Parts: sequence; C-alpha cells; structure tokens
Amino acid sequence: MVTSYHSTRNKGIQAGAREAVLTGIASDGGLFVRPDLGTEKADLDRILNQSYQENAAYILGLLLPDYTEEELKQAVAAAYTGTFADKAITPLKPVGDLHVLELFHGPTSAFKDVALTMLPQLMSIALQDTEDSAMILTATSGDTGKAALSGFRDVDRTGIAVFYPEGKVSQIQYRQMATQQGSNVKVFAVRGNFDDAQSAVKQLFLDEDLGQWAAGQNIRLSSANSINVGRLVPQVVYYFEAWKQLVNQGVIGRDDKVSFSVPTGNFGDVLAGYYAYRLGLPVKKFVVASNANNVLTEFITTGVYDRNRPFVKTISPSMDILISSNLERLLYYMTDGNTEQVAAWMQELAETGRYEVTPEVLERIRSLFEADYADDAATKETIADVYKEERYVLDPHSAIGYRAGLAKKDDTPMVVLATASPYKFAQDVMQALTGEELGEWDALHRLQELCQDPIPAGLAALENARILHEAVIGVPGMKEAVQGACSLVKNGETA
Ligand SMILES: N[C@@H](CCOP(=O)(O)O)C(=O)O
Repeated sequence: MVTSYHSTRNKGIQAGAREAVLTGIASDGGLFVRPDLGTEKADLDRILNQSYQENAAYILGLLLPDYTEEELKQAVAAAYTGTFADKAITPLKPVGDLHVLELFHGPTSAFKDVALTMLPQLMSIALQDTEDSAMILTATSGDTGKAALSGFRDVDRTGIAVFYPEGKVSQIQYRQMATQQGSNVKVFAVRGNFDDAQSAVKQLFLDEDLGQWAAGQNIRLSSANSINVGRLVPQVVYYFEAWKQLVNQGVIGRDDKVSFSVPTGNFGDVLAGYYAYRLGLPVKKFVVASNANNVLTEFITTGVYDRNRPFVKTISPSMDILISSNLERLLYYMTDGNTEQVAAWMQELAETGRYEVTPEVLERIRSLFEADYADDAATKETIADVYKEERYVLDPHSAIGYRAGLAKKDDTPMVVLATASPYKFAQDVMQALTGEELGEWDALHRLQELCQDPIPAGLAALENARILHEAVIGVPGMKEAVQGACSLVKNGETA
C-alpha cells in the first residue's frame, strides 16, 4: 500500500488512496489530504487531445496512486457510459460575457452525478482488498443525497443511508429522494438543518461503539460526501475539461489563464478546482459564490470564520450550509501542511463556532480566491435577467455563481459552474421568470415550454413515482437508523 494520504489534523494518521476511499474520514475527524499534491503536474497537451473519459482516468491516476491504470479505465467506463445525456459529459456554453459549464446532464440532474457515478466504482474496487462491505452515510442539503442513492443503488457489498433536513430541500429534491427504489437504500428526513445532519454523521464515524458494532458484521462505515477523497477527485476533471473546451473553441490560447465562479456550500466543488490548479491548470482566480448563508464571503473578506449567525432557508437549498467541511483541506494547504494549526482551528470551530486565520494565511487565500454572495431577491433577478437577455435558464445555485462571476470578472475569461438543472427548482425558477406561484408539476411543464429542452427523464418520472421513504427522525435517532440500515447491506446473495 502506498500511504499517499494523511489527516488534515495529524500527519501520523495515514492511509493509501484505497483505504481513504473506504474510510471516508480520518479517525481523528480530519480529512484525508495528499501532502505532495501537485508535485507531479498534469500534462496539459495530453489533456487537450483526450476525451473526457481518457482525461478522467489520467487525472484520477495522478490523485489516487494505488489504483491501477486498468482499474481506473474500467471505473471510468462504468461511470460514464450511457449515464450522461450529453456526450461531452460537462459541455461548456457561452452565455453573455461568461461561459457556463453545464454539470447537470447526469442521472439526477446535479453536478454531484459526475463524482457519484464514479465513487461506487472506486469503493467496489477498494472493497476487493477486504472481506468487508460498506455502509455509506450521506448528509445532504438536497443534491448529494439523490446522486448518492442513484450511484449506490443495488451495488454489491454496499448499503446507503441518506439524511436530509426535513422541509429544507426543494419539492423535486424531496421527491427524488423519497421515491428512491433499491434493496440497499434508506432515506431519512432529519429534524434540523443540513449542518445538524452533517455534524451528526461525522460524529457517527467517530463513534467507537457504532464502529465496533458494524465491524462485528464486517461492515465499514464510509461517506459519499465530498469529505471522501473518492467523491472529491472526480470533480477535478471537469475544471480541466472547461479549460480544454475554451482552448478548443478558440476562446483562449494554450497558456492563457481562466477564472472560475463556483456556487459553494460544503466547499468541495471549489476545492476540486484548487486541486486542478495545483496540478498545473492555468487559473487566475476562483470566485466563491454564496447565498444568504454567506459565512464564506465573510471569511474570505476578513479571515474570520463565524458560524454563529441565523441559518437562512433560501431558494438555493443545496448551499444552505454554515459549516463548510472542505475549507479544512484548503487551510491545510494554505498553512503548508501545518496539521497542528488546522487541528486547533477545527477545535475552536467545534467549541465556539468561530476561528480566525492569521493575516499571512488570509493573504495567501485572497491571492487566489475572491468571494461574493446573493440573497434570494438578487438570485431571482439574475435568473430573470439572464433569461431576458440570453434566453438561457439558470437554476438558483448557478444564478448565484453567474452573478458573482459577472461582478468579479476582469479580462480573463470566467467560467461559471452550473451545478444543477433549472428543472430541479422549477417552482422558484418560474416564480423568478413570471412572478407566478405554481405547483411543482405545473412549474415543471411551464418551464419546459420556456426552455424548449426536454425535462430530464429522471425528473419527468417523478410525477407518477410512489413515495417509499417517509421516516422523520431527530438527530439522536440517527445512530439507530444507521444500525437498521446496515441490515440492508448487499452481500452478493441478493444481487
Ligand atoms: N450541497 C450538498 C451538501 C453536501 O455537500 P457535499 O459536496 O459534501 O456532498 C448537497 O446537495 O447535499
């Protein structure tokens, strides 16, 4: 085993890439990071001349060194054959002064599909090293949950339990999860917000009693959130793809830089961009775009991370997050791997809800990252303006990215990551476009008349799908829920 990863909080807690994928989170609550990230650069000329699939296998090979080339090629083929509605996987389109990277052509119409069609492949390969099965615990503010359910559904030697905040996801997101079929899946609404669910899931990973109970059944607990490196690294690929498409479309030259505006919640997506930058992608800056839960805007402006503020329910629910897990990985890199310092900040965050980085660290972050935010009114205004001027419909999350991208754009081309299909948020999008308050299905069909694009098959099917998961639990009930879900883990006999 190549011990290529260690915890953000302790260099002594080490794992190979396969083990890191299986474990999800380090045993001290830290996240797995590669200390030598970017020592080996990606070959940009090679990337320019390869397909998405070839680039995915190549870049995953750089980041997950103990998977073989053959294993990664097979994983890529399984993840990206017949699963995405666009053959480019993540097509780039000019929209006004910006370039929109459409990440929502996968099975569940959100960017999470790019990684969650891949993670089950990486997990299954890693499971071959053991006699164990994996129970995948997933906290979601709306998009990860469905994509993870879709990816892990009926995958041998796995089970999956998803926890979403009750009443705090869109109607379509709710239906996507509550109607999920599969013999190894469980979905729970949790009383609370996403942060409550995510913090509780992280605690469950550290719960020795639960860990031993699961081990007694040859089950390991793992994660489908971006805290898992196997979730994070497939997202690095589409940053290279955006650049490749800009070069191939003649917008920029081979050595020109590009900027990215990223709708941000858990900080995984923008961090994937930072990984691409460390691998040699010519990036000028990243714009971290937030909704009214603008804890990251304040952090990147002042160096103070303070989650002690009201949690705002917005029309961009996937970004309703005040504890952005992957910022921890950025802090690790911005302190040159100072795990003691990162551990101290994370402890302060856990105990007081706040920490402040040094001026040097802040300056380093600000040399590459800018931040902006939009409340619901500004989000709707952007959806309406972009439709009026460009005849392009953005979902609320992508609209926030678009607005921030416009605000921060300079001479360098700006790519906005469009993280979800507008159909997933049809009611709010229609409200923004027409002022009408429509029911979910009316909104979906009216939006289709405006977009002219077909409603994605997975969303159209929801109209007649039966609700299969109705459990509503409190945070204290999550441990028991996981134990119950473990009985569903597929073991090959029922495949
Ligand atoms: N926005 C997410 C929240 C979890 O983020 P992840 O990238 O760590 O899975 C969601 O839609 O669930």
